[in-house]
Amino acid sequence: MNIFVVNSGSSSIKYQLFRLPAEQPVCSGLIERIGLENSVITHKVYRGEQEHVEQRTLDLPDHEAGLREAINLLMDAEVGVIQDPAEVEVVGHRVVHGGESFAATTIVTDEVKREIKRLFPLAPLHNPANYLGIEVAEKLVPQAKQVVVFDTAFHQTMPERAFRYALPDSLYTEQGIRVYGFHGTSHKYVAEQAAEYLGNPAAKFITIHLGNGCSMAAVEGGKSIDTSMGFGPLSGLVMGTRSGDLDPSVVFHLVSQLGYDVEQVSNLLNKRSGMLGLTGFSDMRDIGKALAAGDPHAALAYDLYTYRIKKYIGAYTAVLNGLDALVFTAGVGENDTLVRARACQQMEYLGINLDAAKNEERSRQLREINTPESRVKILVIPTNEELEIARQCFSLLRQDT
Ligand SMILES: Nc1ncnc2c1ncn2[C@@H]1O[C@H](COP(=O)(O)OP(=O)(O)O)[C@@H](O)[C@H]1O
Ligand SMILES: CC(=O)OP(=O)(O)O
Ligand SMILES: [Mg+2]
Repeated sequence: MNIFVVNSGSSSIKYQLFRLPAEQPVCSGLIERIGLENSVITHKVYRGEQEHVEQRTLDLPDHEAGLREAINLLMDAEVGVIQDPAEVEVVGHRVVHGGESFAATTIVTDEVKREIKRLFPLAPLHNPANYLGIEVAEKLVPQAKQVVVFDTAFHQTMPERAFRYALPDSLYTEQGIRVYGFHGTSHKYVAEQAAEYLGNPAAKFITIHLGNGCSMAAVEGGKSIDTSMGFGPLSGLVMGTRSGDLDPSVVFHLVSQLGYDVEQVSNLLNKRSGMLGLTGFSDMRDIGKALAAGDPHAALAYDLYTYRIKKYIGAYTAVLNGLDALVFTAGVGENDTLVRARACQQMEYLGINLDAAKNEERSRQLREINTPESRVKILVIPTNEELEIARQCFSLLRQDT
C-alpha cells in the first residue's frame, strides 16, 4: 500500500511516501516559506542505502501550489518514484486537534472536516493548515482515501484527574473544556521504541518532545497518563514562539490594563512569546549562537527553557511513582546537547545521571546518554511522526477491507 503522509503547517509542509507493510520510506520532502518569495522544496529519494536530494527554489503562493509541486516531484522523469497520482492509495494527514470527538485514526468525511474546522480556535497555528492540506489533497489525488491521525488521540487514555480542570462541571460536560494534549503521535512512537529497547512493555517513561512546539508526557505501559499541553497546544513548556505555562491573571491584566483584545492576546502568547519573546529568535540554533557570543538574553532563555523541563520531570516522576527512562526527541531534543545537559543536571536524587561525553556524541540512531550508574536511562530517540501516521493508516484500512 502506497501511503503519502502530509504534515501541513502554517508556512511549511512536510511529506513522506511509504510502502507498507514493508514500512519502506520511498521519498520525503520539506516545503518551506510557502506564501513568501523564494519558497524552497527539498525532496529526498531513498534507493536502498542511497539518498538523492533535489532542492528547488520557486514561488509557491499557497499550500495547493506546494503540494502540487510535491506530487509533480513524485512523478518526475528523473527523481520520480511513481508514474501516476493514482498510485497513491492513501493520504495520511497529521491533524493537531481532534477534540473529544476523535480518539482514533479516522477516514475523512464531510462530518470529520466540519469537526476539524470547529476546532480552529483551539489550535489556531495548526488546524487551519491541516485542514487546508486535506482539501488540497482531495483535489490533487481524488481517488486516494484520505485519513486523519490526531495529535490528541494518544492522550485519550489519561485519567480524569489529569485531564480535568478545576472549573465548573458544565464547562467540561457541555463545552468540552479539558486537557487534550498534543504531539501524541510522537510521544507514542518514541515510547514504543523505548519499551522495545528496554524489553519492558510495562516501563515508565517521561517523553520529552522539543521541536517548535514542546511537550512532555508521562507514559506507563504504553499509555499516556499525563501531558504538559492542555486545552490547546499552548501550556506547559517554553516553546519557540509560545509562552507555555502562565498564570491566567496575566491575560486579565493585558486586557483590562493594557487594552489588548482577544486576537492580540492570542497572537502574543502563540506567536511572539517563548524563546522568540525572550531572545528575538525562535530557532534554537540561533539562540545557541547568541549564547556562545555571550548574549545574556539567550542565557536567561536557556535557563527558563530547561528549568521548566526539569520541573515537569519532577512532577511526572511523582505521578509515575518511579521512572525507567527519560526520552528526548524532536529537533531540539535530538540535537541540542546543552538543553539535555541542563534539563538533567542535579537530579542525582531521582537517579538521573547524564554522561557528559555520551551526550555530545552525534548520531541519528536511538542512543543511551546516561552514566552506567544511573538508575534512570536517558535516551535520545529520533521521532518519526510520519511513519507512525503511515502505520496507523495501514492498520485502519487493513481492518476496513
Ligand atoms: N542541530 C541542532 N541543534 C539545536 N537545535 C536544532 C538543531 N536542529 C534543529 N534544531 C531545532 O529544532 C527545532 C525544530 O524542531 P522540529 O522537531 O523540526 O519542529 P517542528 O516539527 O515543530 O517544526 C528548531 O528550534 C531548531 O532550531
Ligand atoms: C502541537 C504542536 O505544537 O505542534 P508543532 O510542534 O508541530 O508546532
Ligand atoms: Mg513537529
